[in-house]
Amino acid sequence: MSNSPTTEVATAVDAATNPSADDVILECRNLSVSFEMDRGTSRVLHDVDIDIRRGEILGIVGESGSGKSMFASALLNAVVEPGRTDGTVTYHSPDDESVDVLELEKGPLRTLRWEEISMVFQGAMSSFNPTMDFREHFVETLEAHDYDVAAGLERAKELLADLYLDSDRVLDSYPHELSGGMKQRVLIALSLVLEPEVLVMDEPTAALDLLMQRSIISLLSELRDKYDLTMVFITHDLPLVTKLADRIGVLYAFEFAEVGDTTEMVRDPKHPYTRALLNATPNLDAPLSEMRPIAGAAPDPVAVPAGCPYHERCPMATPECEDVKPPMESVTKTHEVACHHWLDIDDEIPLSTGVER
Ligand SMILES: Nc1ncnc2c1ncn2[C@@H]1O[C@H](COP(=O)(O)OP(=O)(O)OP(=O)(O)O)[C@@H](O)[C@H]1O
Repeated sequence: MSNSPTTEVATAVDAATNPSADDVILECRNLSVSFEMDRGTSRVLHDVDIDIRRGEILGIVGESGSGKSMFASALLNAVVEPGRTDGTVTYHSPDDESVDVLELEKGPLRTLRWEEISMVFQGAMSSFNPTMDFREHFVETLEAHDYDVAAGLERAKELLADLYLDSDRVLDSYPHELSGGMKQRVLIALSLVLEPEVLVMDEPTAALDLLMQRSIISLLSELRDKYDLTMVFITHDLPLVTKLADRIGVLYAFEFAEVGDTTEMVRDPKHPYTRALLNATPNLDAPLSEMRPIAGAAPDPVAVPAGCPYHERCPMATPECEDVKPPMESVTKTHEVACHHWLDIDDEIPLSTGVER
């Protein structure tokens, strides 16, 4: 008997979600975040399964309020009280130790957060202390983690130079003396000074102009290659992330709607929401401001629709979509989608022509 499409899908999904352990650096299973509110339970991340591969740049895209920051916080067990994080996040260190990030006590968690998985939070640039020069910021971080300060400062200088900054001048400067783009680069250097394996960035370029955004994107790519880093880059700017990421995950209503290699996601997305995002983009080189809004509103985390969470906005929705939640299915070995109708999408929602892909 030949393989039924369902069997093929199941086999390919296994291959996509279970690569050999040494390829995977962070493994998320049923990762959920919820808040108890007066009007009910707010589920702001819902049963997310994803493997982050060693050395990759994973872009996470989604509209405002889709759960991107919650995903970043959950990865580092940093969800604020009274949020509740469930599921597992397993970190596989280079020396083959596995750590359950959500079970770590305060001390080891703090160590993991800077020394293994570092994070540049949204708006973190404003957290520089205005009364301290940047050298003091680096020294403070190195001392807090018992690192050799002299060696750490040498590494800081190298990182600043990698980011095309004049290291000595920058170390002697105060936050108000640098432009936004320069401060963002210092922040990236600071987050890498303790030699982490993974860098998680939440909207790191949102406050910068287009030229500076593009320049930081190409610097990040160079840093990944030089230091063998794994990066998670979170943004609502789909055109921007296509320039950087190896793989893109599209979050819709607090879970992944589609995950795949960037080329496949751009040339042949299979989820109606990803298609809507791409069709709303006049050109992948255009600034985000030129993107048209997508009709309809993002779901309320207290009342996510049953079935497919996108069905209320989806032009392809059928009664099945209202009742049955679509499972993640494999499109190729490097591309998965959660949609009942992905096989029909090429006819139903063609990609806009004229966009350079
Ligand atoms: N402390 C909190 N208590 C309750 N709900 C929260 C809290 N923080 C965030 N949320 C809710 O969680 C949901 C997901 O928020 P999140 O910040 O992850 O979205 P996002 O995709 O990062 O959006 P943006 O691009 O606007 O930053 C939103 O509905 C938000 O209102």
